[in-house]
Amino acid sequence: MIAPPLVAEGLVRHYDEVRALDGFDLIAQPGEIVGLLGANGSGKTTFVETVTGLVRPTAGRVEVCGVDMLRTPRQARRHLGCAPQDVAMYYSATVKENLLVFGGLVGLRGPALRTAMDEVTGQMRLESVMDKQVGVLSGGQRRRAQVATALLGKPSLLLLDEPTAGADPPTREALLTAVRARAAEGAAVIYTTHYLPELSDLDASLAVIRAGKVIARGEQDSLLAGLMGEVKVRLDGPIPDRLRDLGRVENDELHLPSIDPAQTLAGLLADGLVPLSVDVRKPSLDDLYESLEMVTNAG
Ligand SMILES: Nc1ncnc2c1ncn2[C@@H]1O[C@H](COP(=O)(O)OP(=O)(O)OP(=O)(O)O)[C@@H](O)[C@H]1O
Repeated sequence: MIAPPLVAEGLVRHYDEVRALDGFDLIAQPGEIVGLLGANGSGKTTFVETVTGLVRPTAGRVEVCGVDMLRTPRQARRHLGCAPQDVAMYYSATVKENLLVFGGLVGLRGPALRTAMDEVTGQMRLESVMDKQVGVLSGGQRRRAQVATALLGKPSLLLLDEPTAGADPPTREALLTAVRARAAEGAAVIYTTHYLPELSDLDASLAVIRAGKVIARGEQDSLLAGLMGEVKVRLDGPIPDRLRDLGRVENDELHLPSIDPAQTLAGLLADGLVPLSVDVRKPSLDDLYESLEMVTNAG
């Protein structure tokens, strides 16, 4: 059996009183994009840094493609590529020089290195900045260059920590396309973001992090099932009291929470109501996030 690209089990890392990781478990399979979601300070970056071997946990284990990161970090790192949140490149060197260095670090030489560089340069649209020093690049260009270094060796595990923070739409699109392509080739991708629509675009599975733990894990559909969406209607005429009681009225619009918004709308029409405008919203990742926040705050 082939080992999963990532197995993290029972990771613990405390900083004084702060439990940055507090029993963190996560497995990622080949071809899977895992969206790591969590509020600021929930432990996402500490997790990524633990997987890359930068942070040593006080308990737990990390295996990358079956290789133990804590015991044999050099071997384990051969299987992973990482674009950390803070750009980690040589600022006084050009993009090309950085790619040469990072390619060398993952064992690429000669024609193989040139082919890999050409590929990531195209994917990340870096052609026009190859001979510029990293220090003079814009924030978005720098992030693209950083992701390019992570893609170079076609690692089985790709860790991208908020890769699209501050990215303009073309950069974002280039990034998402490259991530999809790598997953289609069989890599597992761990992708942290605060921008939830990206995870829908990527059809990522989700791991929701809170206080150093994964509190919800699975496919988007199964995590969203049973959550409330909403039907918003403006009616031609007064809003019946029985409907007001089922939802709320805002600016003369009726907002009805619903597990199945399309069915709720069909019911309103079948009752003979005449809408002037309609907005049907299925449950979204925002709703999931909100519901988990409410459950964990209550607990
Ligand atoms: N080196 C450190 N020393 C002390 N505390 C730390 C250190 N690294 C992280 N922490 C703390 O651990 C917690 C988790 O931080 P982490 O950066 O992993 O969160 P995050 O989920 O990545 O946040 P964000 O979304 O803001 O990037 C925070 O409370 C942070 O202040």
